[in-house]
Amino acid sequence: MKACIMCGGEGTRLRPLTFDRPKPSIPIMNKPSVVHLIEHLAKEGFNEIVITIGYMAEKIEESLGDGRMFGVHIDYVYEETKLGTAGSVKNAEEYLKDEPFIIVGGDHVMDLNLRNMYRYHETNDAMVTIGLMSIDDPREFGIADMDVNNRIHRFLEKPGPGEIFSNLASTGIYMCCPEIFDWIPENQQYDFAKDLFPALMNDDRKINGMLVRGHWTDVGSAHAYREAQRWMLESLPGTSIEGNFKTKNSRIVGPLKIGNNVSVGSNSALVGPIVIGENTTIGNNVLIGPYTAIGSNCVIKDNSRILSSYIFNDVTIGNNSNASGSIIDNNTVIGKNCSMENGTVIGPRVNINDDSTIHSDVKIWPEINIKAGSRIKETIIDPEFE
Ligand SMILES: CC(=O)N[C@H]1[C@@H](OP(=O)(O)O)O[C@H](CO)[C@@H](O)[C@@H]1O
Repeated sequence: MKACIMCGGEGTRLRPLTFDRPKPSIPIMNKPSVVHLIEHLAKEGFNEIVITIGYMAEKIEESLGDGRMFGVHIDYVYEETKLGTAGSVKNAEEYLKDEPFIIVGGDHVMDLNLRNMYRYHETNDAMVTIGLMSIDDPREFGIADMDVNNRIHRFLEKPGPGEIFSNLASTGIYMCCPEIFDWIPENQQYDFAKDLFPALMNDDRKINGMLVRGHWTDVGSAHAYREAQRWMLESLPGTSIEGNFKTKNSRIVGPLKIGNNVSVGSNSALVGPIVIGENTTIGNNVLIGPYTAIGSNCVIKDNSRILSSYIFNDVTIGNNSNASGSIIDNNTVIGKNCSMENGTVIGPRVNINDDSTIHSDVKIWPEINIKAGSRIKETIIDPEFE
């Protein structure tokens, strides 16, 4: 079965994490999130995949290659100018024109039964079947109203106040018949939700909805990213430790996934679910709390506490510092006695000098140097990176 993954976007809402990588390359449990997506598609039987790429395209090709290591075949289609969601898929028409196919966003993280959805689409005569989820607050989504036969009669993108006629949100997962290509103009900005669906409905073409259950999120914001990591960590099957793990009388409670060559000093506690990459060193009296992922080549020094945080690669955290509900990007160095409060997002190559506090929800752009003893209450943007 065929799938198309849209990976062209710039992911501006996820800055500073998208300066060095596109959104689908942000790590979840130390792997680019799009790798998890490909693994899921492969498991569901979608083994011919075409990916539309644009912003930092090479990073995506680097981690997926031709798909062989996931048991699938991947082709790439490059988007020169911004074509919108449907416009970018039109670009991939030559790979998709022979049979029904699924479209997903490159930032989707899910465990949904896509095979069922595909079957359902095949046995109905709709041009598109949209995966719908019941969501309490669907303002950030397209919303749909469907009848008892699953036909969608109304669709509204990002409803305003007083316009929320349904709590069925579009997941942006679309099962499509190749005939949709006849409706999408070439080399022109064109969108599924804003252009194609209204056009099809106006012409009385059938669009169906299918209610899906399970985990699904698009990693569109730091909040959604934390949520996606959390339930991926929750699904860790047990404890696996690769070779050369060293520890002295520390308390280790699973589930954990620990890479090669990790060491933990004495009197520390690791309370899962936790994932730690290779060559990471954890000092003495360190508490690493549940729902934490730490990448490779990190150093977490004595007496520090890391709780529900996502630390990428080559990060150093000094003595007696703590991070809670934080995201810290590659090559950032944090001094001693520092505190990263809940919801902070620290970009790559940042230096936070000793005795500093980064207050909750503050974001710090790449390569910023925070002076010792600072109290940072507002996001720091570097105009050079805009
Ligand atoms: C214009 C468009 O395609 N909007 C889609 C799309 O929204 P974004 O804000 O562009 O991610 O994905 C949503 C699901 O993630 C879906 O609900 C919505 O209809």
